[in-house]
Amino acid sequence: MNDIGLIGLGVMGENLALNIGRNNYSLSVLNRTIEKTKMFMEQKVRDENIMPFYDIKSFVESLERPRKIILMVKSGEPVDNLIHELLPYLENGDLIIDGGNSYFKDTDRRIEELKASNVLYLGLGISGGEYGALNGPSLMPGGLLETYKLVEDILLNIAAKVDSKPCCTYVGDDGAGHFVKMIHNGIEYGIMLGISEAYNIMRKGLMLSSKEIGDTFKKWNDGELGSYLMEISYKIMYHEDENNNRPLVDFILDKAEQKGTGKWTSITALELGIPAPSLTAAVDGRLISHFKEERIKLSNVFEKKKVNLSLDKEKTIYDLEKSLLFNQFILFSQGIWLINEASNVYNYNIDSAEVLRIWKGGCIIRAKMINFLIEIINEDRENINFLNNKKSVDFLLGKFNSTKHISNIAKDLYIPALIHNTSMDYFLGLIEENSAANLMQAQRDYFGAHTYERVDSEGIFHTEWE
Ligand SMILES: NC(=O)C1=CN([C@@H]2O[C@H](COP(=O)(O)OP(=O)(O)OC[C@H]3O[C@@H](n4cnc5c(N)ncnc54)[C@H](OP(=O)(O)O)[C@@H]3O)[C@@H](O)[C@H]2O)C=CC1
Ligand SMILES: O=C(CO)[C@H](O)[C@H](O)COP(=O)(O)O
Repeated sequence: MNDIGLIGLGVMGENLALNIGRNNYSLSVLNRTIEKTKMFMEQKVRDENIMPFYDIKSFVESLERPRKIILMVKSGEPVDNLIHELLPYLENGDLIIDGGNSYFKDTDRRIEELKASNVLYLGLGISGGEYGALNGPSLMPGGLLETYKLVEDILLNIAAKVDSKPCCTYVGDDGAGHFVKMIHNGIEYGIMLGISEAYNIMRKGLMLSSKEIGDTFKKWNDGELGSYLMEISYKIMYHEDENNNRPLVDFILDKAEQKGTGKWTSITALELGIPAPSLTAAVDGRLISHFKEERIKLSNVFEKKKVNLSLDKEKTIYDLEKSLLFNQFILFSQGIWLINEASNVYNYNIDSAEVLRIWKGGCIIRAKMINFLIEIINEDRENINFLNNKKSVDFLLGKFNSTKHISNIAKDLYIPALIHNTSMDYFLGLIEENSAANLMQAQRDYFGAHTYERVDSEGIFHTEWE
């Protein structure tokens, strides 16, 4: 009998299976396409105690009770179909763990639906890509605490370690794990767009080569901006196309794809009524990039009046670094605010400092800045928006002029800086004592008798404006 089963031998599944095997657990594996299972066994499995199966019944029967089955398949319908296929063979107390990027509301629903069959369910957010899955990912499990306890030792063993602590923690009830993974991906989209905007300014404004941009990214990665995404960005800049020995990045079509987690983050922010414009801008940035044909047409229609830009290279690079720190800070603050709000609204009981701790290693958004963020959160555990803190405001103000400079350069170059501009406006919005929303309230009252409040007396008012 094997300790655990895993279904779905794609990029993540096969690496996670090897990781589990290398941690001395015995494992049964199954994949829809049989050929893939055979190739995995022949080409990847060495000394690990991994057994292949080709039908659900014998796969389930090979597992120690209570059975623990990890699904590592495409999110959405495939997960529901697999649960449906597994159910006839499962017994009271068996456990399904969904390790894919499932929508947290689907996880809430599945946990509820499976109660009728006494089958347990854990929504497990996993981050780290294929390297992380193999060598130690960041793990975000959510569901009943008792359910988590059944697999805690396996998860702690396979997770990445930072300061000898596993990057895995019980996140909270129901779909809390998948909620947190969704927010992780929203932040991921934002950091990626920010770095891409810096790249654009360096190549189009400073006329730097990919190698020079790589050198700059590498330098930043050694400093305050150190992060996994910065690290892979400099490595990408150095990577040459084997066909022509030129930077491969120059030959990659500029249309960004997405699988949906960033979009869900924005939708959720709107549903919760929490502002997260930078996270949404990151999705919009990808969407705009997708309209390549329109962009080509429009780029010839509008005259881009040349501004004589004589950029100070050193100063611009300095400002770019500061502006990326500004953006990254804002992105994390919007994500954590959403996590804190969801924790209250959905009763997930999430500890956001602990979430940040498990994002310190293994995951795609690991960044040096996270230690500082944890420090700020720990100053006031009741504060759901950590931007509302003197250290945060001081940090952002210290980078504001640099961000403004970068935003202006982008406009002079006629190139977008969506994340830079949005993050700056978000910050300006939050530090503005008297906003212009008084006019909007008056407009609403004018056309729809929606009423308004006054600054000089209590109560609800309406005016006959005509
Ligand atoms: N790639 C990444 O960096 C990360 C991915 N994830 C998430 O992990 C999950 C797996 O991703 P990844 O390994 O990259 O995906 P892949 O595309 O590499 O593999 C997809 C897997 O899902 C299986 N599958 C797809 N549709 C069905 C179906 N209808 N029934 C049964 N099996 C099906 C495939 O089987 P078959 O071989 O038969 O096609 C394959 O095993 C996804 O939810 C993804 O979002 C999470 C973190 C990081
Ligand atoms: O979860 C991930 C990383 O954390 C996956 O790589 C995911 O596919 C990334 O999202 P997208 O495909 O939308 O860029």
